[in-house]
Amino acid sequence: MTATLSLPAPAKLNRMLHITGQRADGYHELQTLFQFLDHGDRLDFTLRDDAAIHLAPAIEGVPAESNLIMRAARLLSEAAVARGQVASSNDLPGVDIRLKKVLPMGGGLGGGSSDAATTLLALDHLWKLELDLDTLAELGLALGADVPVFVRGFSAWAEGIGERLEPAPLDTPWFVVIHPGIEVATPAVFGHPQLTRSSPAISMARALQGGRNDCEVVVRTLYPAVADALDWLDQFGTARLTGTGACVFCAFDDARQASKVLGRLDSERPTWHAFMARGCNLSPLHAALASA
Ligand SMILES: C[C@@](CO)(OP(=O)(O)O)[C@H](O)COP(=O)(O)OP(=O)(O)OC[C@H]1O[C@@H](n2ccc(N)nc2=O)[C@H](O)[C@@H]1O
Ligand SMILES: Nc1ncnc2c1ncn2[C@@H]1O[C@H](COP(=O)(O)OP(=O)(O)O)[C@@H](O)[C@H]1O
Repeated sequence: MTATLSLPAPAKLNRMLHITGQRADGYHELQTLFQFLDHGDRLDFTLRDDAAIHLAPAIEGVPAESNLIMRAARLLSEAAVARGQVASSNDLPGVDIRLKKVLPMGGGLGGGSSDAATTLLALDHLWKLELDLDTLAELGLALGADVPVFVRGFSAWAEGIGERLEPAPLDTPWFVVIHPGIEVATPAVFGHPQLTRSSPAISMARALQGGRNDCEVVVRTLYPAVADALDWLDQFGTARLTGTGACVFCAFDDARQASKVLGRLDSERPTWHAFMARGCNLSPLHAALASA
C-alpha cells in the first residue's frame, strides 16, 4: 500500500513591517511580526517506486523547475548527497506531489515560501533524513527570505531580511483578508525611490503594541486597487497591508464580527476575493507533522 502524507502550507501575515536599512547587496533590512493563518495551500506527497519527482497540477506561468516546491525538493536531495547520507539523488525514493493551490500568488501571504517549507519538512520526514530545523531553515533561506519562518513554525519577531527569528507572543484574533485582484511586484516596491528605508529600530515589545507597514505608502501610490481595499476595510478597524501586498487585512475579536464584514463585501465589492481565518502562533504545518 502506498502511503500519502497530506500537509498544509499555511499563509502568513506581516502584522507590522518596518524597513530599517538597506544592505550593500541591495536587500532591505526589516523588522516584522510574522503570524500564521489557519488557511492556506495543501500538498500531498506519495512515494514512488522510482527516483522521479513529479508535481501536479502545474501553476500557470510558473515552469515546473522554477516552482518553489520542485526547487525545495531538489535542494534537499542535493543536501542529502553533500552530507553523505546517500551517494546520489537517485538513491532517494521519488515522489508524486499534488498541490491544492488556494493562496493568491504575489499576495504577500507567502504562499510560495510556505509550499517550499512544507516540501522541505515533508521530504525530510519521508526520506528519513532527520535534518534539524536550523539546517532546514538555512536551506530554505536560499529559496526565499520568508521560507525560514515557515520551517521553524512559530509566530516570530524577525530581523535582518527575515532570517533572525525570535518567538513572538501575538494575540490570535480572527482576520478578514482581502485580495483586490491584482499582483504586486515585490521588486517594484523595494526599488521605489520614495520607499521609507530608515525607520528607527524598535524592540519586539514595542512592536507588539502596534506598528505600521512601511511599504504601504508606495504600494498605495503604485496600486490604486490596494488603496481602495485598505480604505474600505479601515471602516471596521485598522487595515494593514501584508508584506508588499497585494492582500490587506483587519483583525476582529470574534468570528461573528469577521463574518459580518465578509457579508458586506459580497454586496459592496463582489469582484474582490476575500476570506476569514484565525491567527495562530504554532504553524498548522507543525501541528499536522506532530501527529504524522
Ligand atoms: C516583503 C516580504 C515580508 O515578509 O514579503 P512578501 O510580500 O514577499 O510576502 C518578504 O521579506 C519578501 O521576501 P521574498 O519573498 O523572499 O522576496 P523576493 O520576492 O525574493 O524579492 C524580490 C526582490 O525584492 C527585493 N527585496 C526583497 C526582500 C528584502 N528584504 N529586501 C529587498 O530588497 C530584492 O530586490 C529582491 O530581489
Ligand atoms: N509554489 C509556488 N506558489 C506560488 N508562487 C510560486 C510558487 N513557486 C514559485 N512561485 C513564484 O513566486 C512568486 C511569489 O509568490 P508568493 O509566495 O505566492 O507571493 P508573496 O511572496 O507575495 O507572498 C509567484 O509570483 C511565482 O512566480
